[in-house]
Amino acid sequence: MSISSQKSFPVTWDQFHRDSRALAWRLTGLGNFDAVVAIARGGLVPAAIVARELNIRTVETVAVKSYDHQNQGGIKVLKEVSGPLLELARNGGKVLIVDDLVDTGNTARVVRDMLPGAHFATVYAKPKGREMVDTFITEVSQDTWIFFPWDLDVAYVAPISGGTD
Ligand SMILES: O=P(O)(O)OC[C@H]1O[C@H](OP(=O)(O)OP(=O)(O)O)[C@H](O)[C@@H]1O
Ligand code: HPA
Ligand SMILES: [Mg+2]
Repeated sequence: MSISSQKSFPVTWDQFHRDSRALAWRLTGLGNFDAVVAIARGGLVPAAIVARELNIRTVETVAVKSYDHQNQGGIKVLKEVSGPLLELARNGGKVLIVDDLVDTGNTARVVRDMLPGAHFATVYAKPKGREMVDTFITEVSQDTWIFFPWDLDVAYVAPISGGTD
């Protein structure tokens, strides 16, 4: 997805908390997870909320960068999953991967390859990447850009009529 996205889907902190909790509820049917892996940076916030709700105390990170502002570049893995976490997964530990959203699915594909048996969950999903995710809460169209609360500020907006008063 690029800057040509036509629709915008701004998400408030309240809504994000609610949607992340809904994700946690949906995951409760899957039994206990031994660890959560957050895909930094966007996955850090939902991973913290899900870990709190599901009482998962082992929280790991993998850092993947795919976008500069709204422009997709090549995928860069900036920090790999730690050795002990890979060991846990190899020994049959139940691992949950959390990200804020899946768009093209490229990030999800790279992280799934690192942890093939893990459950992959996101709060939001776009159609192109949906098949890469095991559990998500809300789907938005491919031409929508989701604006997360940590990227937003309260600002003046012109009236719909276009006037200034
Ligand atoms: O499905 P994809 O097309 O790969 O896009 C989804 C990924 O893009 C965003 O991360 P980004 O690379 O912008 O880094 P960030 O999490 O640090 O914001 C988002 O947080 C997902 O991780
Ligand atoms: N919003 C924020 N970050 C993203 C998106 C989006 O719609 N797609 C890929 N990274
Ligand atoms: Mg990300």
